[in-house]
Amino acid sequence: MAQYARGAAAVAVIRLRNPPVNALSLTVLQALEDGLKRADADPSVKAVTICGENGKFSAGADIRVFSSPKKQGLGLGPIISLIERSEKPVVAAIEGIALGGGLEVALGCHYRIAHVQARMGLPEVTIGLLPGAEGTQRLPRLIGIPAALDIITTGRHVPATEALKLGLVDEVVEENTVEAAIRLATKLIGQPLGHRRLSLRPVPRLPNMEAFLSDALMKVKKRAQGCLAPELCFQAIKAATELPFADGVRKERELFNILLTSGQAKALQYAFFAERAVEKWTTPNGASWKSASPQPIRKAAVIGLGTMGRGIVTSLVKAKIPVVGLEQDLEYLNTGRKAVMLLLEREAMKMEQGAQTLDFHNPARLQFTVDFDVLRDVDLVIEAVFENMALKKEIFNKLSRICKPEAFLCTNTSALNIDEIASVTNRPQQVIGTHFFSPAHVMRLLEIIYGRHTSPTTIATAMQLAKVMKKVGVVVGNCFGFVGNRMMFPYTQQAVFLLEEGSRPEDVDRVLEDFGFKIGPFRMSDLAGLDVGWRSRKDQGLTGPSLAPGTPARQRRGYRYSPLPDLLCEKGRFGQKTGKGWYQYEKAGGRISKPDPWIHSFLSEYRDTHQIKTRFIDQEEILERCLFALISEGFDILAEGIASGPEHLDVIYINGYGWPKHRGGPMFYASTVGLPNILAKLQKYSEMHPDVPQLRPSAFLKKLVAMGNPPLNDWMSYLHRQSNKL
Ligand SMILES: CCCCCC/C=C/CC(=O)SCCNC(=O)CCNC(=O)[C@H](O)C(C)(C)COP(=O)(O)OP(=O)(O)OC[C@H]1O[C@@H](n2cnc3c(N)ncnc32)[C@H](O)[C@@H]1OP(=O)(O)O
Repeated sequence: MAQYARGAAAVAVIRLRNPPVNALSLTVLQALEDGLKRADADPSVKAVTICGENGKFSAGADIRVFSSPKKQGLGLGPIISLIERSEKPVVAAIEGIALGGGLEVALGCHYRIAHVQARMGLPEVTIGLLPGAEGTQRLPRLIGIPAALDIITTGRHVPATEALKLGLVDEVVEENTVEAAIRLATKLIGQPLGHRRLSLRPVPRLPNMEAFLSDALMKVKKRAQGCLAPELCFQAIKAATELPFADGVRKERELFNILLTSGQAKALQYAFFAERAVEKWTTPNGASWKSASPQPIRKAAVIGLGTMGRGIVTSLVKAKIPVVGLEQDLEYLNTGRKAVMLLLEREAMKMEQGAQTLDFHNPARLQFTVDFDVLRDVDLVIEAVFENMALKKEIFNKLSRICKPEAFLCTNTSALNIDEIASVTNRPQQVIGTHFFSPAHVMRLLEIIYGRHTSPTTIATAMQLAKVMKKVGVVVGNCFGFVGNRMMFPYTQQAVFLLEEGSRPEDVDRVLEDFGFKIGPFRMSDLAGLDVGWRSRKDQGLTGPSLAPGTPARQRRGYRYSPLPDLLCEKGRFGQKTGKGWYQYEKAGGRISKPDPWIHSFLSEYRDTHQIKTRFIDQEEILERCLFALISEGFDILAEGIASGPEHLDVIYINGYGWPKHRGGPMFYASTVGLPNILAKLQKYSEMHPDVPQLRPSAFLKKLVAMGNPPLNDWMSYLHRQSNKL
């Protein structure tokens, strides 16, 4: 709702009220309209101030409304016109946030005052929409086309000081913003308002408008990677340069409706809520975010300053947590220290552009050592040495002797058993897996893996750490590869099998990149380094000296196996780092991949050697085999209780594995394809490849289909229900 009151003798104050972020629901809109009409009708009211309850102007439309049946009557535009037409001056008092429809309300006001800490933006593009309450037509008239294009097509939040420079607000204050707005409103009484009505202003012209727009469109499309909203935002802003205000608004509405009914908007809105849902973690034994309290982390340590450790140290420094970096000897320490300082200098430069500073030269904030004793007083350690169980156990045993009893011990691993690592410590309840993604100071995902003995406090502390580091923490159970890598395995396995059967790396990559992945599986493997998987397969006895003599080349433990990646490694083709992998690169360390004729002839020789019949494999089969195998593994993970809901898997894939956000994550995507369709395709591929267990549909998937293909939100409630159709 919105509260109507008197702020000063002649000023009415309309306060938007809908905790926690004053989202604009239909009720809020109705109350806003009522308040405006009341102020208009009252002759003793000479001016109006609009503000938000609890120091927040408004986060915009209540996103849930867009998927409700009542969405037809979304009439914010007419209310904003009502504000603008008012003969009494209306001043917006912006505190906290003014986003989306919230900022559009402020744009309808005649003046805008913001608190110095406020942030403004039109983030509709991030939930698959465009500003649909005349914002695409008013903002360019206020701040010009280039700035409006930037703000609307990126959805970024603009700090108050920048907003002032852009002309988005008239004044920035450090004091009580509502009082400042009431004072301004009082001063404005009786002043002419015509020039303050944005709909009546022309869009500022650029000397080279056409060239500017065509260049801007190219950039927007490139960034969008298949997402529709940025381009439609662009079209709406372009309309502002070509059409009178009212026609521009009609065009905006038309484009808004296209997006509103698109699957992409649904997927992006699902992703918005999924990211927030995973913060409310639970485990199968009843531990939960509700009852567990995080412990403060005043000082942390990172062991191992390789690629991962460097990124983790950088993230901790950025989060203002004092940190000690530890290496095994002075040579490694100096290399690691230099690399960390370089990363931090780059981060500091980026932050300076946003008027922020990063303090990392102070030894109280960042320290390097080879001495484990320095870790005596830290509250939390993140071990980030390479993936070797014996080494990790040795370190954890040492840590458990040196660190104070209440210190938490985290292992950065992508697959190893947390319980086995915890078993060598004197505090298994304080041991937890923290799987960072590379580069760790950039990637948002943090998989947080609890072991059999991990306490709820430890989980809550790791989740809090993720939040402080501005990462998305997702709590998952302990199994080989956890969630992300476990689901990735059948996906990359199918990709390699497709090569055996007739595809080329560039064919497979193209299909998955066209689907929206930032990078296909073979380009990804070249980037990460083929030697990483090779080492793991050797450890598992799948290849290398420990492989039993006489093992068939293309079979392991009775199932199909492809030795192709091992063969490439044996030839020194590790990917980008060696200049050759599934592709060729301009040099070792090069980044531009080119299809490699050597690989093509290597593949055909390989197929001849193993007498594999080649065939043309179409895009549909490439996509389905890779994605559906991954999805089926996801259903197994849910059934085993490794993750507490499909949102967890989706948030992991969007934030850690380059899954296109506008497709909502693998499990959401499965729900849009339809579980019966996925099941039927998996059954078909599984019949074609009986020696590939990863193509056999998950029992949970089968159960959900048998139970009538319920909506995604209900899946978990079917886990323990009996089905007599199976
Ligand atoms: C009937 C209306 C018709 C209007 C028609 C005109 C069309 C307008 C288009 C729009 O306005 S679309 C919406 C644009 N706004 C956004 O995209 C903002 C989204 N929110 C955020 O970015 C952040 O939540 C925040 C506002 C910056 C706050 O971040 P913070 O980290 O402090 O808290 P959160 O955990 O993210 O959020 C707290 C809580 O609030 C819920 N929430 C936030 N924003 C919205 C919203 N716009 N609609 C509904 N719910 C919202 C969020 O889900 C959290 O809820 P929880 O239950 O506590 O998890």
